[in-house]
Amino acid sequence: MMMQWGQFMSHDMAKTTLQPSANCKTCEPVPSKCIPIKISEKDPNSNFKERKCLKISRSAPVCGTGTPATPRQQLNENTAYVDGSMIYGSSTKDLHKFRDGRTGFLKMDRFNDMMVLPFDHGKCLSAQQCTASFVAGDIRANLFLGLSAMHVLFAREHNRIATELQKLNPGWSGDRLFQEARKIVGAEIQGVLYREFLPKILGNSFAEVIGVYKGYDSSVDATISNEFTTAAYRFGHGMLMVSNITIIARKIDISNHRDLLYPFLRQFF
Ligand code: HEM
Ligand SMILES: [Ca+2]
Repeated sequence: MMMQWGQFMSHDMAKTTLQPSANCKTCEPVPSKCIPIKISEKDPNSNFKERKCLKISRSAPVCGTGTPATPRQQLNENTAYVDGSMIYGSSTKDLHKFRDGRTGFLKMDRFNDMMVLPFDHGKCLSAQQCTASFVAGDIRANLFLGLSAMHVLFAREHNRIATELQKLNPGWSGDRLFQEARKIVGAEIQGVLYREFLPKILGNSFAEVIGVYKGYDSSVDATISNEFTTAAYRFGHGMLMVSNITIIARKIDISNHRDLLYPFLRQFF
């Protein structure tokens, strides 16, 4: 669950614009696009025996950067604030994809009598050619089963809160209901992040690096640093368990694999 919350949070804070990895076919660097990492013949990792390099595609540059006078910078497609943007999207232009018309509710589909995120019908051309893929505020919602579960959980939570608020405030417009419910969901996410996740991750240093909340400080630069997304916060990849990696690598339907299902369920429930 620590891993899963960490990934969910990374998708609230950042989505660096990528360049297509198909551009990087060889172990030779391609200026501005590919920056392969050479693998030494002496590398003890047996997975690297047959490989000469790791093919790395560079993040897309922000226009006008990458000159001697202006160092290259990356673009964050998501809002860096912890505001639930992986649920609601990072732009008002996209909101109609997730919000149910002008109501206070998020769009959801019914599947096997359960409310789940809306399915992306573009990925389901026929019963034979169908990839179940959810529509969410962050496109990576389908990257991993546990992550999709977090998205479903919080979309349901939004609609639960909106239902309660509607009962208490029958006069509220759809806009008011939506924004008030969103504000509460954002606060819940911040609460879990700062009261539960970060104290566990930072241990004794929590008090020093985060400390007691003293109110909003508009002078703090809330943008995400390249060092944080590219390196520091990817520490979470080391939290993946073997059973997670097997599910991802083999694209397995775990309901038919008890050996994978039980470790998976133990982690999440
Ligand atoms: C099922 C688990 C996970 C999978 C399959 C996964 C996969 C990926 C992939 C494919 C990328 C893009 C790689 C690239 O740009 O080269 C990525 C980026 C990243 N991941 Fe994960 N990840 C997982 C869990 C986590 C966790 C637990 C954390 C942190 C606690 C994390 C933090 C990040 C960060 C910060 C980035 C860079 C995001 C950006 O700049 O857009 N990931 N991950
Ligand atoms: Ca955000």
